[in-house]
Amino acid sequence: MKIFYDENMPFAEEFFRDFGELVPFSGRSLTAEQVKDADALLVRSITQVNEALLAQNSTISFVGSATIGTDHVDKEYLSKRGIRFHSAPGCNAISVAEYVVSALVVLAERYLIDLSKLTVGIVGAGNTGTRLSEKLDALGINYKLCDPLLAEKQKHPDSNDTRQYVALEEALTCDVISLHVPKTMSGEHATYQLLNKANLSQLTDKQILISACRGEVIDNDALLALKQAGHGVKLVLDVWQGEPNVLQELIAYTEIATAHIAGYSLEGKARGSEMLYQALCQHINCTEKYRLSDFLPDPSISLVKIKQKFDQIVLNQIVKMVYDVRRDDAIFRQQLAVQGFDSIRKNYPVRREFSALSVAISTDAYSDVPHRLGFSKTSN
Ligand SMILES: NC(=O)C1=CN([C@@H]2O[C@H](COP(=O)(O)OP(=O)(O)OC[C@H]3O[C@@H](n4cnc5c(N)ncnc54)[C@H](O)[C@@H]3O)[C@@H](O)[C@H]2O)C=CC1
Ligand SMILES: O=C(O)C(=O)[C@H](O)COP(=O)(O)O
Repeated sequence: MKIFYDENMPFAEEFFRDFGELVPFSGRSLTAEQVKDADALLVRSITQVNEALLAQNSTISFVGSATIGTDHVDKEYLSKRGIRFHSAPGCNAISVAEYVVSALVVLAERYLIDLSKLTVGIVGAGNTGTRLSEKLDALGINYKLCDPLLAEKQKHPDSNDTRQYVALEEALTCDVISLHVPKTMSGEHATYQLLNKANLSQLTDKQILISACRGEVIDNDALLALKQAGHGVKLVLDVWQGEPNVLQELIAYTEIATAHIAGYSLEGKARGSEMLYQALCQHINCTEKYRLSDFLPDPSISLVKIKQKFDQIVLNQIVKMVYDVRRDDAIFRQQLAVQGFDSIRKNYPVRREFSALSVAISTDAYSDVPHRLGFSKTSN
């Protein structure tokens, strides 16, 4: 079997080595000519998978995307051709939720915000929105969920979803707004420019707007015009309209700006590889031999002990010990013009999830917050 895989898929060689010939490719420049004899194609989000890419290929039976988002894949075309498609739902949802937590911790320190007094509007309550809500629960931070599609499904008599949903307008009044919707171009709840001149101009400088879903969900030109006119919403932007071509003037108006790396924990990216491995095993009816834990390296710091009462200062310390989003912000600001958007992403330094760090807590200062937030427990 000839498998083409994106060179940015961690552990692809390890997972797929028993399947036959493995051919790595660069995601943005893959051509129809290159993949004309592929049996399986494993991509990430920067490869457009469509008729133009696959029309010359008569051998392909499987396409996988090691990502949550699938807006780069023409699923209708694959289905018409009888090509099986798998993505990796939820693979890096924890990573994105931890990006948001790190951003909140950083901004809380910068503006002396008491996190427990905030309400977060989570727009899109799927895998990522839910992981974020669990972390906010752990931190005692209030939130409101906005997801009209889930709200509609909830009306079905078989639904066991008991969550409460609010309208977008209400979510947009929260202290923090965090966007976790897919990019959709049509339908009643299309997310293309869900945040536009009209609703962006209602936001105030007391609010924080976080976008780590898809750039096209916010009208970047409208946002820039508002910022230039002195509108103050605080911005945390991981994704940009028209990537890899970023509206560079907008960067100066952000609190935190990064190169679409919210989902780039090693675990998150590698879980995508593992999920495609499992799907391909099922597709060709073979037994799985490998698990992600076979390949993940030890983290650089594996254990900390908390000896004082757990509070926002200690939270700040342990979150930043694993992931300080200011590092990625600095790389983005300094390197975008030097190496470019794709290269920053390709050379992303290893980042681990909270679970890679075991947190011991002395008995007299015991708190369950770190473990509920995702840090591992230790028997020490
Ligand atoms: N920045 C990054 O590195 C990453 C970005 N993403 C993006 O985040 C998106 C969301 O990820 P997941 O939560 O895991 O996907 P998901 O598919 O589990 O959940 C998305 C939710 O959004 C809801 N939704 C759709 N249209 C909506 C609307 N108009 N208003 C409110 N809710 C709406 C859906 O009903 C669904 O519940 C992905 O589609 C992907 O584009 C995902 C991973 C990493
Ligand atoms: O999973 C998704 O959806 C994402 O947005 C990924 O983090 C995108 O990463 P690449 O596929 O562009 O490496």
